[in-house]
Amino acid sequence: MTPQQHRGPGDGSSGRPERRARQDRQDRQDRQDRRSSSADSTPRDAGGRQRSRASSSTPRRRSRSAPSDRTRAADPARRTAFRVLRAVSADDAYANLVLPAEIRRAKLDRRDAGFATELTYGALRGQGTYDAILAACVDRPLDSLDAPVLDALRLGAHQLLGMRVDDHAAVGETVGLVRGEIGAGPSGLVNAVLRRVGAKSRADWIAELASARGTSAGDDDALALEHAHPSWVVRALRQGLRLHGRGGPGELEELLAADNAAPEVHLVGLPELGERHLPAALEVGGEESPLLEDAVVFRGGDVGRLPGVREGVVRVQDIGSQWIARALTAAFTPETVDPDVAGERWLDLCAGPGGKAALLAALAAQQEAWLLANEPADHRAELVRQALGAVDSEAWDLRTGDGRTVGDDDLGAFDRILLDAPCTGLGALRRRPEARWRRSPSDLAELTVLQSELLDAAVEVLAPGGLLAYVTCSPHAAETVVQVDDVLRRHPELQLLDAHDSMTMVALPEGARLAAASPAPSTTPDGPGTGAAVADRSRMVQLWPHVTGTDAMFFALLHRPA
Ligand SMILES: C[S@@+](CC[C@H](N)C(=O)[O-])C[C@H]1O[C@@H](n2cnc3c(N)ncnc32)[C@H](O)[C@@H]1O
Repeated sequence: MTPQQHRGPGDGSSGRPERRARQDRQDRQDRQDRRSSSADSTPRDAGGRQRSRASSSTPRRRSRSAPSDRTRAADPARRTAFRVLRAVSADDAYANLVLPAEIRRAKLDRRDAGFATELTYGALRGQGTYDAILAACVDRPLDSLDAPVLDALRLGAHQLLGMRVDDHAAVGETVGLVRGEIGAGPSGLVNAVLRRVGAKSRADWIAELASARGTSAGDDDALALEHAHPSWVVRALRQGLRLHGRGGPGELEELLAADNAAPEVHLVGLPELGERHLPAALEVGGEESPLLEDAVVFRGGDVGRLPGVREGVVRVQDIGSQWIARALTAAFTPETVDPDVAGERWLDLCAGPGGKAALLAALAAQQEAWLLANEPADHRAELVRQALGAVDSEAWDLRTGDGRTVGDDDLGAFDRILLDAPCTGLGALRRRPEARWRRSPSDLAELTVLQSELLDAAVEVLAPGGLLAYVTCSPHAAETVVQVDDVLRRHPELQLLDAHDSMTMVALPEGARLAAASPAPSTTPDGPGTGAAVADRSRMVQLWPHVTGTDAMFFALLHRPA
């Protein structure tokens, strides 16, 4: 079935007995759904929902219409997408966690699952742009609409403007969804609004809104509208590119487009444990990464069925993360005579959920080093324990505590420390479709304080001669280069090494070419930190989705001379 043909059951032409039977089926399904959704209510359940008591005990909002008015069952793929959007807006859930659970619950086949995924992710990513268009089509403020109605409108808008669903199906099926899931009451409004939305193409809508807002082509607000990013994020990305000598004509647009594309699945084979399973992935649609050894770009089907995945020795991990973890363990210092890491003590200060810790622990086991993984959140510490489970337990230990107090525990000094700091995640917008609309510049204030406190704590336990990798999954200046400038000011004994060298050392030829081919960076700080002494930005690595196909990870390598 093509998206154009993707229609739900019920075309309104059937006779009464069949309608009655369909209604009964729908009521049974509703009762079943209510039972199963109340059975799994936890503060943030396995599906990623954060359930407040209020939301789990409040009966699902239904329209004032009689049940007999709700004659049309939504098609299962659209219903799945709608439920994920509801979980995201009502329960603060993460779509990437809820969607697979909802797909399983609805028993969608592969094609319907694909449709539900495209619809869910597209509607969530495009939310800011779709809301602007919807606001122009509704005769009252958008936030005065019931939240489920607004979610349904977003789904309809994405089908009309972002997918190849024909207008008739997009409007009809969304109205059917509203009748089935909310009730007949708002179906007239949804029908009328979506007809207005569908009267123009996406490009025409954007041109009209841009001209009403007085934006000019290429400025941050125009790009924000066109590429569905908040304006402050566009500004931060523009500045991030410039700080690393990038941002020539069209590059910001490339980056914004990459943020809106589904990321490829990357696999890592843990050293000594998982590498031997990688050929099996290559046989079923995987390709060896040209950037890094033992990394596979997987375009096949179900990752969970690949050999080694269930055992945790082949793991899904962005190549950027793999690359940085390997680079830290291979990095030299100016005084290093012997590159042997045997006997070294490594620390992963912010380890949850354990992706990099698993690779570090396997490398530690292979090279006779030892890793302490630290994570303050209990449930995330448990994930770290599971991630490390496949690796010889002699090679690692787990601390559950605040990274800022690691120096209080008399744990001794560490030779290599990974500080993969909590951050805005603006470098991983591809993975979390709703994240860009949840974050706000005010988050930066809290996060940057935490980042600098964690940096100080890491410096405190860094051994003489040791290396500290400061890493974020964000290219925001305040979380990256400004943090490095500040820590170097607070700890003048530290040196900033060129992180490209260690990235190049562990890379395959194409990776080495990309790592070495960073454009000349701007030397003047742009924005925060202006006027202060700044570290050499050319020594800091910034990966980009549109360049390396990885998350936009930042990596600076600090060294305490012996
Ligand atoms: C970016 S994530 C780390 C990702 C991880 N390195 C991986 O590859 O899977 C940041 C982590 O820092 C943790 N964190 C938050 N506050 C912390 C603190 N005060 N001390 C240490 N870790 C903290 C968060 O719980 C989160 O798990």
